[in-house]
Amino acid sequence: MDLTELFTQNPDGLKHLATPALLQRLDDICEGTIAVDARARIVWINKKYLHMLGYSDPQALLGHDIEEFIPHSLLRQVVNTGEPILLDLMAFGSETFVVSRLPLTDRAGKIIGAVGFCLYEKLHHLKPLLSKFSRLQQELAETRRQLGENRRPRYTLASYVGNSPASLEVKRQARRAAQLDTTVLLLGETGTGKELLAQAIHASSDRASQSFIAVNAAAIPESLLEAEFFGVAPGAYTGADKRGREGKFKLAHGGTLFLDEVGDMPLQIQAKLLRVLQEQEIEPLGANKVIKVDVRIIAATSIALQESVARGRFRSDLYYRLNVLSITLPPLRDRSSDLEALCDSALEQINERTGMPRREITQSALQRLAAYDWPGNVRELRNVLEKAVLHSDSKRLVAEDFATILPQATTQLQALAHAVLPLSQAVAEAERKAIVAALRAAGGKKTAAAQLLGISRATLYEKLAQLKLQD
Ligand SMILES: Nc1ncnc2c1ncn2[C@@H]1O[C@H](COP(=O)(O)OP(=O)(O)OP(=O)(O)O)[C@@H](O)[C@H]1O
Repeated sequence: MDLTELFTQNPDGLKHLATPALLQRLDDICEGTIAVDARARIVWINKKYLHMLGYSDPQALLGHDIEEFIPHSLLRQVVNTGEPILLDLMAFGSETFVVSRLPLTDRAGKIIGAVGFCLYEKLHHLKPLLSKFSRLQQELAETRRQLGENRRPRYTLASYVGNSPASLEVKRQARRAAQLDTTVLLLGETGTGKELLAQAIHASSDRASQSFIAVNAAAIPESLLEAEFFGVAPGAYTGADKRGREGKFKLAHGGTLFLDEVGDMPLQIQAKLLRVLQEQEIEPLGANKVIKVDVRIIAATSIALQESVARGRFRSDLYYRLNVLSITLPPLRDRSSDLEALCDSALEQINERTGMPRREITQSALQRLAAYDWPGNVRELRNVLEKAVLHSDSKRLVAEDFATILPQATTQLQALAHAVLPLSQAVAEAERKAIVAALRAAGGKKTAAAQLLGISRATLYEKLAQLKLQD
């Protein structure tokens, strides 16, 4: 009988003819076939699947819940909903399989189980897609790992170098702050190690295994600060932010949020921040709902907050909320006995980073450095040392190596000798001098320095980064 004859006599004949052929074919091409009953317990498994799962006797699996052996299986969902999942990708170890899942029904149409087929080897035309999928998954896992690493603090309390009485006191207070879960306020001029200490407190606290997230209120334009802090709900904006964005508070959930330059925060954001601190919840832009967050705040500022409060630039209620436990970091000029240890550790790091020979610092150089007043504190010291290393070939750095590098050491004659410079270099040098002078005049306070220079805080930050006055 040929097919035309079969269909003419019995239109349902195709089903009867095709079903066994289809099942036989599926069994041949499938890497694995598995069936479950109405309670998603394994009732049958073919040899290939058994082998893939590392078993030789099906009895070990039969009657057990499917998830005991295939944790991400969706067969229970198929049984519960009666809906097939015709095409899906399932990761299995380092391989990815194409999976089809079908419900099984009795004659009355009642769901009595489900069957799943895994296809891999025979699907040559899908191979490029599958390898791309596996590669993207690996990349995602690697990116997540790196992101986690970036959110881990780089510093511990041992990173805060210095054994002067002032430094020992800072470390004692930081150790105490790490044991308590309260808000901490770090006060000190620029470059005195506030961020380093914030990371070190986090790393020694019970939150150490969670994220440390830093936000610099002065470096972010006012219009973006709110989104940066509290996030944006999906669909709140069109364009780049259409999919929504997590705010720093959410990212720091369970961990620590470091609010750098908190004194530069606009009043409107101060009010919102105060609410978050009081309620421990945030409202992403456009979300119309609040999310609970558990975040420890470490705030830092290089400006005199009390003065800002008096001038009405900083909310007093927020100031009291932040100022639960404050630590004042001493400027470098007040702890010159730490200079040697700071130079040693910085030179060690320069050597590691650049691969250049390790330099030593001599007593004459230390005396020269101690005479300078370091408006940029340890950050400036590190930059000065790096320049000295680049300019000198000798193994030991002496006072003269700093003569042209330290601003005060530039005599008029030396200045004339250096007067003819390419214009871009001369402009950069003039900018650098103006900025260093402004920072010194403002006692290291960036907002005040920016005002003196007649530029915005954001521009000052850009220039500091360009001129490598900041790391
Ligand atoms: N006591 C210290 N020991 C070792 N390194 C230090 C110390 N203090 C600061 N540094 C280094 O100086 C640089 C500036 O430190 P940090 O960024 O923590 O300062 P900051 O007070 O937060 O500055 P800013 O107010 O400008 O943000 C960093 O490279 C940091 O590692």
